[in-house]
Amino acid sequence: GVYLVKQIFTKKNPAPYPPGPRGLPLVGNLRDMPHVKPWLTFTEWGRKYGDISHISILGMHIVVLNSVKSAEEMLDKKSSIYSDRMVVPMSGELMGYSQTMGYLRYGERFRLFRKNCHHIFGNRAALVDYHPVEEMEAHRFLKRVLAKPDQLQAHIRHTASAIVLRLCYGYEVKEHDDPLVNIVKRALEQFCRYGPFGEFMVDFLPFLAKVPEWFPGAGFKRLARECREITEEAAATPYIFAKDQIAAGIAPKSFVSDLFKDRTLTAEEEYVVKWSAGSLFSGGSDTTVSANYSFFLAMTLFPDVQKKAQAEIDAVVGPNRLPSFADRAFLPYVEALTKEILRWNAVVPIVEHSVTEDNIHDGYYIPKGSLILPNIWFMLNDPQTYTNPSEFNPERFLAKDGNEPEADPRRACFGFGRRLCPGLHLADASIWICAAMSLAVFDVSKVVENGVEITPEIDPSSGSISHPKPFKCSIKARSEKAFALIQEDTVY
Ligand code: HEM
Repeated sequence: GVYLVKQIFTKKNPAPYPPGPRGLPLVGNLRDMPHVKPWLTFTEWGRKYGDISHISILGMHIVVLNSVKSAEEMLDKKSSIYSDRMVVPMSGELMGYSQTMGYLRYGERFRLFRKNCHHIFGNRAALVDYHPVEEMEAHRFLKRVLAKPDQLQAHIRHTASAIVLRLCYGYEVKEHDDPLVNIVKRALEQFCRYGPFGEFMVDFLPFLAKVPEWFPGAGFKRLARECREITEEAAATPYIFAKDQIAAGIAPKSFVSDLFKDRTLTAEEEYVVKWSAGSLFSGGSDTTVSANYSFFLAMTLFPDVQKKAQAEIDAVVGPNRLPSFADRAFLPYVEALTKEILRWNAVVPIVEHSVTEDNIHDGYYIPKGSLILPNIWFMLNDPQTYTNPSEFNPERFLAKDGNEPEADPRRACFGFGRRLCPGLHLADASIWICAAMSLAVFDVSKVVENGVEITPEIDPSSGSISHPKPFKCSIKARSEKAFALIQEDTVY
């Protein structure tokens, strides 16, 4: 009887769902969904069920992709239907992040955001204008590290904020206690803490968003309002700064000043400029921090790699100046090292797309609204693509003894289709210049405490942006000449 009723009320699927762990009636795979380092569980599913696996939770379909090929076939080739994002009631709607590009639903406003970014930061050539800023900020970073080497992570963070604030708004940060750096920090902290889907019941029961703040149990509404004030402030304050500078005719070249060039914007255009700048600024603040920190981790752990890279820089650049972007094409080992940083530590291990139409993919039924989760971590650690994936080995990217170089990680680490990271060229440039300049003047090594050498642990954090576990290392100027180079006041 129950079977018959089920048959009558269940629409027949046009094809089977992709394979995956069996769920329970009603709640589905609620208990199978991993919360800590989900990429490891997803990797297991890949082993068991193949490149495309599926679970469902309370009627929501989730599809996990475990190969670059499956992600490209679905998210790149069918990008017109696989580029949406899921609505996240707490962090998106209530805390205000739905105004940023990462959360925007696929549609007209999204296309305008992307167009702006593409126009200003869309290719390596467009970024050439910003190279002097990148070089100047990387040099300031060296000075900070030399002065206080034990505060490496804080310097990396400060530098990343300085670069995005300068590039997006033409804003020069102060060395200490900069009000905008502080706002970025608060906005990022609240995002990391409350941002992920499912932290609050309202994510599963969206009607709760309408409950008034005074209602018993509605504390999340007050929290959301306070967070929203910070989100709005973080987008508005630097934007107003840039506008004032433009009005006064003293704005340097930046993302905002380029979009304002010789024209008055409509209210909608202003909204788009303000929030697309805010999106770049939030998307670019924490990600490169993780990548640059993992560069220092790798240099601490793998002294041979460091020595090879330094030898290349010494031979090509010499001891009398710092490396610059003009040297990039002549430093193949440092280039390979930059790729290995992006591969070895997956900064964004998993992303989330959503599909806007029912689709049959590879013989499987992918219903409209399904969440698609490409397991980028595994794509960068797949032993079929990368020999000994846990090893930090830039040489894998250099053609040697007739062997082809291994696949460029940038095919996977920046995401897919129409959602591909719009900051990828900027990220790539920031990582390269930080690595090249640091290698030129510093020796990074393990610290010795009470006669014992401390080997940092490799244990990246869980979360949507994964960071290396905080570690100690020793950073010293390589020579007196290097010391002097760092101290120099270069004009960029
Ligand atoms: C190592 C550095 C970085 C990595 C690994 C990275 C990776 C990613 C990934 C995987 C996505 C999601 C793509 C998808 O959904 O398929 C993304 C989106 C995004 N990234 Fe990055 N990113 C980095 C740096 C940056 C920088 C420097 C900026 C800004 C200047 C930036 C701005 C953004 C924005 C605005 C989005 C949302 C795009 C959208 O939803 O359409 N990212 N990034």
